[in-house]
Amino acid sequence: MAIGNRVFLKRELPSKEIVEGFKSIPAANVCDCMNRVYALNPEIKLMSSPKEDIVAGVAVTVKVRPGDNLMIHQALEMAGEGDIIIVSNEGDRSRALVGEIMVAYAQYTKKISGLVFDGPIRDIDTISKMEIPVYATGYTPGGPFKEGPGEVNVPIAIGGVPVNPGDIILGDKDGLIVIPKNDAAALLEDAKVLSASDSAKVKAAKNGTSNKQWVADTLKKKNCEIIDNYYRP
Ligand SMILES: O=C([O-])CC(=O)C(=O)O
Ligand SMILES: [Mg+2]
Repeated sequence: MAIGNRVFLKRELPSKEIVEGFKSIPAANVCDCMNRVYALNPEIKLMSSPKEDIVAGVAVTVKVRPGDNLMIHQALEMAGEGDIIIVSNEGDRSRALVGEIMVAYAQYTKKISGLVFDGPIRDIDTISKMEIPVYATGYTPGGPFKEGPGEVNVPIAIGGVPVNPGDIILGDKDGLIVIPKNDAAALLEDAKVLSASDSAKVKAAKNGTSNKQWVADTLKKKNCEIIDNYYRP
């Protein structure tokens, strides 16, 4: 049985226009349109220095044996421009999953759009200055094994969120969200509307025209007691 040790070469892909459409919308705005779920745990942080503020790409999913990068090497062979390799590592934090050699290969040889790791990386001095977006939980000199088993392009879990091959990964300095590919088209339209409304609220916050009536309304609805007195221990 090959479960746990197999590579699917094919993924169903979202349309390129939809992926492009997300590149102008902050991840927070899109996340709000998914009822504020589908954001990866903030332990997974931006480690490099991308030129663009927002990265969007299509998931090549990888499930590694904790601390082993054989299947990441395989995914690097399969991925290209527009793809984001996203790696589940069963919570291991003891070994770097990649370093500068692999990240340079991803950026320069394969032109991959991003790398996301549920675990540490190494050679951070170099990677922190590179343009390919790299997200990880931290760094350590401890290196990975290269033995397998593992899987490519199967459903994975990372940062508390499920990811299927072909889902859209959207990230910025805040972190990452996962956009289920079958919901992406409708979500993009909602996100454009929310993003415009968010920008209007920022403008109002700057020029003193914010409407905060909803705060009093919500407290009333929640039966919160408002006490015109001091708190006395
Ligand atoms: O040795 C490894 O597997 C990872 C590494 O440091 C590199 O890619 O530079
Ligand atoms: Mg290295």
